[in-house]
Amino acid sequence: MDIINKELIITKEDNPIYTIYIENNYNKLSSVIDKLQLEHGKALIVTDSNIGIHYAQEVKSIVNQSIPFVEILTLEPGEANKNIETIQKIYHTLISYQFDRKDILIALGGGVVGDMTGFAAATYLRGIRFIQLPTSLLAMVDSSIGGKTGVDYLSYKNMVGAFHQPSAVYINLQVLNTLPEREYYSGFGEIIKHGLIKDKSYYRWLKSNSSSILSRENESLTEMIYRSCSIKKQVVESDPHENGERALLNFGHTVGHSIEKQLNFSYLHGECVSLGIVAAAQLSYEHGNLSIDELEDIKETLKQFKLPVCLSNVSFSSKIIAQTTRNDKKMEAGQIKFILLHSIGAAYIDKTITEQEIESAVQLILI
Ligand SMILES: NC(=O)c1ccc[n+]([C@@H]2O[C@H](COP(=O)([O-])OP(=O)(O)OC[C@H]3O[C@@H](n4cnc5c(N)ncnc54)[C@H](O)[C@@H]3O)[C@@H](O)[C@H]2O)c1
Ligand SMILES: O=C(O)C(=O)C[C@@H](O)[C@H](O)[C@H](O)COP(=O)(O)O
Ligand SMILES: [Zn+2]
Repeated sequence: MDIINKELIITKEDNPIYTIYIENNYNKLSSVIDKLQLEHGKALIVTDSNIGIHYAQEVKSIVNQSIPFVEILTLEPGEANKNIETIQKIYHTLISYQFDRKDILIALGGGVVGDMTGFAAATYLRGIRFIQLPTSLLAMVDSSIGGKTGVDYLSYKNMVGAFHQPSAVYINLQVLNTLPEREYYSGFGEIIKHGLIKDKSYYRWLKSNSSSILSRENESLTEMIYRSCSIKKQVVESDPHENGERALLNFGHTVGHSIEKQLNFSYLHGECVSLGIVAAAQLSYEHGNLSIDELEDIKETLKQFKLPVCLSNVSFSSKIIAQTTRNDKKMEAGQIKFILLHSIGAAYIDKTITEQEIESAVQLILI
């Protein structure tokens, strides 16, 4: 695939809302910020300590070419810090620097930093603008796009949040050089999900290019990120507030989020999505759509990309996982909305799956 244009424009009713830039450095960032016409505005770069140490100063000096006042707020890393207390720290910083509605937040980080910075931007002064500079693979292909922002609450995933679209998404592929292996693999939970729900040829392409992708070769990475972003773009444009089709992006998440909570976030988001995909694929097979060969193929592909397909020696039961799926956000009139596959590349919303059926599917992944 020859990718001539490495920009994707997210639209609403055919009007451009924001651009996703796929680059190999931050050289164009200043001109992207200039387009936002901040004039005498201020910028706060929100990052975490793992990322800030590598990139915060470089980003600050580039943003400074467009905006005279730029500060950095460095958060503790990890899902355990994705909570209201951290949002308060962001509010306090904004208040202390007297940020107003013309000013801007810049999320420099993975999905945790992006979701929280976006939520602070959605709520501070009833909404200010923000930019996403995703630094993890998962954030590049998924969390930086589409405007879902928020925090965990009482360890329930993303229980409090808002839809708030970024003003730009700027991906610099070079920052993946410092991303730890396990975090890199976690991104494939969402990437394989994209192929499974929408695009069989992309799924096949991922499988046949796994070695260059796993060794982070630039050409394969560029194509993969472009194709995943294109799938996410198409879904969020058609249904920005998850009234219908956007729910397909939740494939693997209903069980995945319950596992994430039960494991107290010791497994990464993409790893839990992988386990959730196995359970959802099993249910898709039992409901007569997905073939046994496809079910086995999905498990093999997840393993090929170093993701877990089962869990051993856990202290919780499949029953508790099935029960806690009811606390996620996918309920409608007391019935869970479960995402299943007709076949690889074709997902649908099923409202008939029972708690007992979920429990049995989860039982198969707890060994
Ligand atoms: N809003 C959405 O649509 C959406 C979609 C998918 C996931 N999410 C959320 O995203 C979060 C997961 O995101 P994640 O996987 O990016 O996790 P993360 O933000 O915790 O980042 C992963 C880890 O890698 C480190 N890191 C990130 N980039 C780095 C780099 N370039 N170099 C060195 N270290 C780096 C981080 O400090 C962190 O320790 C979850 O909270 C999930 O719920 C949101
Ligand atoms: O953008 C979406 O829509 C998604 O569902 C993407 C998911 O990968 C992401 O993890 C999302 O946060 C899960 O949905 P949620 O509504 O349960 O938070
Ligand atoms: Zn996800």
